[in-house]
Parts: sequence; structure tokens; C-alpha cells
Amino acid sequence: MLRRAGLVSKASLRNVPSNTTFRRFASTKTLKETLQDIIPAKQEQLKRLKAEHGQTVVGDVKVENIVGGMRGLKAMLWDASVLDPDEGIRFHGLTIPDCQASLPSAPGGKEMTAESMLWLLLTGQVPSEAQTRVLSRELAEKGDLPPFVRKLIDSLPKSLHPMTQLGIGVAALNHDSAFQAAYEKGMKKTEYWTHALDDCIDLVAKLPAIAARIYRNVYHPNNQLPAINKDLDLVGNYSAMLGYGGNHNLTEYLRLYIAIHGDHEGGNASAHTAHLVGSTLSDPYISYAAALYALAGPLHGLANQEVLRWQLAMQKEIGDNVTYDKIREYIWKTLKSGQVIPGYGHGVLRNPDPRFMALQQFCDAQPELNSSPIIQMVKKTSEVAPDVLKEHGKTKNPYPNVDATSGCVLYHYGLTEFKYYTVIFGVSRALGCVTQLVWARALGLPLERPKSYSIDALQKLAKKDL
Ligand SMILES: CC(=O)SCCNC(=O)CCNC(=O)[C@H](O)C(C)(C)COP(=O)(O)OP(=O)(O)OC[C@H]1O[C@@H](n2cnc3c(N)ncnc32)[C@H](O)[C@@H]1OP(=O)(O)O
Ligand SMILES: O=C([O-])CC(=O)C(=O)O
Repeated sequence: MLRRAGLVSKASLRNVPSNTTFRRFASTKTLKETLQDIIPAKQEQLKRLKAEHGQTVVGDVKVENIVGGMRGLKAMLWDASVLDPDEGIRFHGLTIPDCQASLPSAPGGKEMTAESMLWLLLTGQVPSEAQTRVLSRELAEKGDLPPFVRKLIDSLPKSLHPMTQLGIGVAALNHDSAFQAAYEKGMKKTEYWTHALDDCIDLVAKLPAIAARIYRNVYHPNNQLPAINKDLDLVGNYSAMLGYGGNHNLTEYLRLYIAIHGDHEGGNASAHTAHLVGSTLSDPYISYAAALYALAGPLHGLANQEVLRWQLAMQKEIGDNVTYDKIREYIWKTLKSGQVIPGYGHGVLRNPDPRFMALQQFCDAQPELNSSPIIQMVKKTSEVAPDVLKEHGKTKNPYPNVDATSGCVLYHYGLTEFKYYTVIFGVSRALGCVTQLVWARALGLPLERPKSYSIDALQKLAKKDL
């Protein structure tokens, strides 16, 4: 089969209008061995960049950047993905359709796996199917939680938000941090990245068990959690532990969801938090726990919970006869009450989010999803909201972001507990955050410490400019 061979034609795999071929590496090397091969050249590249161009000016800083949440300021190093305002995300140059065409899927599935996305993010290479399977097995073997973490999660009140619980569980894993233990023993700087990688792989491996345990405890306390199946991929196991392993379509949706939410360049609040905390040499577990609490805000990842809440309130008010006019009226009502429309707008994007489109395409491909009332309503809302938001005239981007649609398929398939949705996002966002944590340690990136201005100081600077 072409897809199993070294060269894969995009057009042959999905209906992608391109002649591009992707080089899938025939190597049998493990992830760590692959990184060992590629890290020295990157280290050298960065060293030369600093030495030869350290004083080169690549942009300027305006007052509006400083008072506007650093919007538009290009001031971070992040190799794994880049967000183009018009075209959206590319992972090491690959668009979402490119990734769908080239990254290995799980046996019996079509969607790319989380581990193949992790491999791409970490190495910039498309892994072979065999490499992905080896990584899946490693993750499954490391997936069980230490007994004290299980007990800790079980002791939390059901009423505690699932994202708060996730952060607590992840932070507690640092009890066994290889990075922290080696640091205490006096490891050399050149060894940072290998210990960081060990923790990062362990963290990705354990996230599904933490996340599924929270779901079971809060929503289905009488359910037994199945043992991790060593022959399944990460998301296959996650879906099974959530109790949806028998639902092939939902499992496939989760694979797509978790792969495409994995990274969104460096400046988004969760990724930036992981990087900032990691730069203090906090270990990967507590660095990522911090990131989860950034993801848990309604302007960021929690928006996908808010979208469902808002769409269901809309459904309740409108009733069964959902027309474009009624949706438009409801959007205006929300705006006039001074609230934002969840799932719309973006700090960087200025077009519909390609992740939104990929999830919509998943729905379009399946008649049962196409006819689902909640999915229909979300789709109709996305057809009406941009014009309303344009007329409202505030948001720079009136189009849907990924959160506008990500929850409705979960809801359709019976995963209706929308306070849980950001936890799924949290399982995914680790892929990009751990990638940066490994590379930041490999490249010796320093403690992040920008300088700040007071309002008076900015005022003085601005006057000098007159
Ligand atoms: C995975 C993700 O994190 S994707 C983002 C998820 N978040 C959401 O969907 C929440 C809704 N959206 C928003 O609140 C915003 O669009 C954000 C937070 C995503 C981006 O914020 P910004 O970069 O500041 O957006 P922008 O520059 O367009 O904001 C300008 C004005 O438009 C408003 N605006 C932006 N988006 C919306 C929206 N969806 N509904 C109503 N008003 C909006 C802002 O609140 C701001 O108002 P203000 O001048 O009164 O403060
Ligand atoms: O890029 C951002 O600021 C928000 C976002 O869509 C993400 O983090 O996935």
C-alpha cells in the first residue's frame, strides 16, 4: 500500500488537490534516537544566529502592543508550528489536510493519531507507521497512574471543575519527575533535554488515565475503568477509558480533535504559560499543570464548554423551529447583554479557523452527524454569526474558531457533560507544550523575563516622540 511506503502522494490519500508528496522516513529509529540525531544541528543553527545576528532589528514595539496584551508582537521562539492569520495553523509547514494525508492513523482508522502528531511536532518529520506503533506501545506501557495519584483524584469533590482536577492530577505526577531528580543530583545542562523528554513522554502517556478517571468519578461513578490495552493508540485507550471505546466514529473524532488541537504556535495562553514556567526549570509536569489553568479560562480553551452552554440555551429559547432569523436575533441579544459570542473571534486568525473546517468536514462526511439537531444548529450559527459580528463592528475576526464546533460532535454521541470538554483539549495541548519544553531545554533557552513599563513611563516615552 502506498501509505505504508516511504513516499506518500497527498492526492492519492484524500481528495487533496495537490501533487505534493511527503517524505515518510524509512528509519526504524525511536523518537529519542531521532531527536539525538537532529538536536546538534539545531543547536549549532541557533548558536550561529545569536553570534551573527544577535543585534539585527526584526520589528518594532508600539504602545498598542504593550497595552494590548502583546498582540502582534513577534517575540517568542517556537519551531513546531506557525499560525498564519489568513491560512491558519501549519505544523512544521504542513497544513491540517497535509497532516491528514500523511500522518499514520490507528489500525482500522483513518484519522491521524495523537502520537504521529507528537512525532511530527517534536522532530519535524513524518513518522513511519512502525515508528508510530512503537511510540503507541511505549505510551500504553507508561499509562498507568501511581496509586497515590489515583487516590488523590478520587478524593476530590465531584463539584470541583474537571479542569481544576486535571491540573491537580498533572502537578502531582512531578513526585516522580526524572528531570527534578536529576537536577537535584547536579545534572549538566547538556543532559536537561533527555530527562525533560522522559518526563514529557510519561506525562503524555498518563494524561488519558487522569482525564478518564476524572470523567468517571464526576459523571459515571459506578463505571469500571478498563485496563490500558497495550495494542491500542493513545486516543483509542482514552476513548475506551471514557466508556466510548465501542463507538468507532467518536473514537476517530477524538483522534482528529486531539491531533489538531495539539499546537497553535507559541503565543497562545496555554502554550506560552508552559514555556514561561518551564523556563524557570520547573519540571514538565508542573509546567504543563500551569498551562492547563490558562487553558481553563473562557477566552481560551474553556470557550468550547461555553459554546455548548450558549448553543443549548439558544435551542431552549428558539425551540425546534430553528431559522436563520431566530439565530440572528439570539446572537444580537447576547451581544446587547454585553457578553461575547463564544467560539468566535481570535487573537491572531482573521479567517475561519481551518481546525473548525476540519471538524465540520468530519461531520459532513457522515449522514448521522449531518442530520443531528445540535450539529445543524452549530452549523447554521456559523453561517449567520459572522455577518452579525461584522455589523456589531468590534471584533477583528468575526469568524468561527475551533471552539465553535468542537463540542457538538461529542454532545451528539452522548458525551454531553460539557464542563468536561476542556479536559479533552487539555489532553491534546500537551503535544505542543511538551515539544517546546524538550526543545527549550535542548537549545538552552534562558529564563523568560521581559521588561515592563508603567503607564507614566509609557506616557513620557510617547510624548518624546511628538
Ligand atoms: C482555542 C482558543 O483559545 S480560540 C478562542 C476561544 N475564545 C472564544 O471563542 C471567546 C470569544 N472570543 C473572544 O473573546 C475574543 O475574540 C478573543 C479573546 C478570542 C480574542 O480577543 P482579542 O484579540 O482581544 O479580539 P479583538 O481584538 O477582535 O477584540 C476587539 C473587541 O471585540 C470584542 N470581541 C472579540 N470577539 C468577540 C466575540 N466573539 N463576541 C463579541 N465581542 C467580541 C472584544 O471583546 C473587544 O471588545 P472591547 O473593545 O470592548 O474590549
Ligand atoms: O492561538 C490562540 O491564541 C488560541 C487558540 O486558538 C489555541 O490556542 O488553540
